[in-house]
Amino acid sequence: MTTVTTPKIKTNAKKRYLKKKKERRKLKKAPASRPNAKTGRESDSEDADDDISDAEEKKTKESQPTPKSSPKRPKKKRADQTVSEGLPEVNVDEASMNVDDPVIPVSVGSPNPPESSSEKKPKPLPFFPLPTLPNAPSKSALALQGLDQALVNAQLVSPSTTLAIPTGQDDGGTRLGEKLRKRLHDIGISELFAVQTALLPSLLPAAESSRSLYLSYYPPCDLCVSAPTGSGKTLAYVLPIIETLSTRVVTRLRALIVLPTRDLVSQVRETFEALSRGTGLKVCRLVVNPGNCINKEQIGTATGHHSFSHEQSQLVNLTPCLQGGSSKVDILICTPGRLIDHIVGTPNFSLQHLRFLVSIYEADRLLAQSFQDWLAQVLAAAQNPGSIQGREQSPDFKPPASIFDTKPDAVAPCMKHPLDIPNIPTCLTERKQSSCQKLLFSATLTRDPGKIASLGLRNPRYFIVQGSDKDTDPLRSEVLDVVMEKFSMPETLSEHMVVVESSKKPLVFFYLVHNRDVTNALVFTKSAESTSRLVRLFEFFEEARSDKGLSPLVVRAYSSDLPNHERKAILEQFRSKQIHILVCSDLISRGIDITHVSHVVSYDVPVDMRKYVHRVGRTARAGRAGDAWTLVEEQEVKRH
Ligand SMILES: Nc1ncnc2c1ncn2[C@@H]1O[C@H](COP(=O)(O)OP(=O)(O)OP(=O)(O)O)[C@@H](O)[C@H]1O
Repeated sequence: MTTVTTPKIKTNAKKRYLKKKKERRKLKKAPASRPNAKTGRESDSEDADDDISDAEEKKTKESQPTPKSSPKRPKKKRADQTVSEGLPEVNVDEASMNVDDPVIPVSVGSPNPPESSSEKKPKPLPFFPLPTLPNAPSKSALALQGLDQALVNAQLVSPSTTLAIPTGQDDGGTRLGEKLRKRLHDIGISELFAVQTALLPSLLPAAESSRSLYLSYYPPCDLCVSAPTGSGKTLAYVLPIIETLSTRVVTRLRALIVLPTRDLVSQVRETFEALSRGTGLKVCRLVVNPGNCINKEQIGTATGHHSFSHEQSQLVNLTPCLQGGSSKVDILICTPGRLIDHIVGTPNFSLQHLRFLVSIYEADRLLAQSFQDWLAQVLAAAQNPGSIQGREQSPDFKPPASIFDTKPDAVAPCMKHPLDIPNIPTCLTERKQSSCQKLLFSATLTRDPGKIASLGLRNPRYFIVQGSDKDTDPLRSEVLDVVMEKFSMPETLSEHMVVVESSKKPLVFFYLVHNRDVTNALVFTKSAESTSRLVRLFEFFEEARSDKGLSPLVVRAYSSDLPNHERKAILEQFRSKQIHILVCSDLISRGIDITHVSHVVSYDVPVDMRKYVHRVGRTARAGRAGDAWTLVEEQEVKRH
């Protein structure tokens, strides 16, 4: 019978054979040890060797694939003994070469005892195809994955788009009333910028019914707008709000503008003041300085400047508890923290009549700041309390108890339950939705799907004002730029970078100011401490110059260390050009609009691209030219 053994098995057999041979030689030399009477074995030591051989053999067998139909093997120990006793002294090589030798297959207990020549070949292992790497998707395809389809289909707007504002009866496509257009001309605005041209038709539909203050059955869609700094985003929401609200009869809180800083609140309030004058809004006292009637428009600001009780009395009638709440203002411009205070703690303060919720400018920053989960609280307060109770909210979210206290108003249909039993749903209540339209503006719009989802946008539409020369790109590169956070800069901005040794930064800055005419400048540092140090150093330099008869430049620090009134005064002096250089931290890097700023210097590099975009955006606004200088330390260059 021919058998086939694996080379490894042969080697083991060889080893055992050699061992036995050696022992036999020993026995020949020394007197033979008596075999065990009972077992017939030669000695204990031989037994031990046999055990080792068995263990080796067992290992070998385990490493071999055992076929399913493997026949029962003979008992190995006995077979081994038989083999070792009966083996002639032959050359090992001969034994291993002679496949006909019956000894070897028996001794190793071959795992595949062959039965016929056709079964000699081992069963082939199943074949699996080699793994291959799929082609990597392109960067753009990856960037667009999982995005809101509305963002992918964003409306692209060329920055060069403008629309003339006529003064006659014909609105020229602006959708603005005659009075408002006249008011715009009065303040020197004769055409709409790109972002305004794109947004006004969406926010002021031609059909009068779509401009209604209550659209519970056909609620308006929300808008997200990405446009460069200084491109006129403020007017893009101020104009439609004034135009829409000017039709209202009863004063209710209908527009809420949430801003990250007090300075921005003041700035936006001024824009509302300037444009709402003469539009027929009801006469009311403005909340700026207590007891001081500045104008007669109904615009409130809640920023924490005044005592809380003072703000409350300016915003609402505190008693008695009124159906639908109460409001002395139509438009509220505020910071998030103070807003939550009023939602929670001011009786009769209600958002159920809200028509516009604007989270402007720094939507990304506002969303980044938790502010007691302000957005969720505001959205909850603008909805029917019944619908909030029934809905699944995040486990951390607790709607303010006050919104359940406020009684719904018959003129806010989404709030009013026809049966006056809020917990019993009816088909009528299900269909009605809040009329609040959310408007989100930023130069650095977030692409974070989680953050966008947290806004609870309703059928959102995106507008992107960016790079007109890319219109023909099939990949919609403007959308990609937003998605991949490649922010667009104003076209009139010139950017410069100076690489310096850190010890020479003050000198280089001093050189720029006097040799590159860097005045009317905002200089950004990394901290309040760094701000005051640079100002002191600069004043020291200027003193030295004045000793030589040269008129010194006025440099001031603007930081969070200063009290509010001082900050306001400094900003006013800078606006009126009494201060030539304002050194500040990132406190005023966002949204502040000072027309004569011709230079922005990043004395310390900003920590991220968003900060850079907002910093340099303080110049080159509204089509004016501007320069941005960034001083980069040598080690910072290496790092990037
Ligand atoms: N249609 C217009 N015609 C002339 N000037 C305009 C027009 N629209 C806006 N401006 C002016 O452009 C400047 C910048 O406007 P705005 O502050 O709204 O920009 P922005 O896009 O909000 O900038 P940022 O993102 O930095 O806040 C302001 O001084 C504003 O008065």
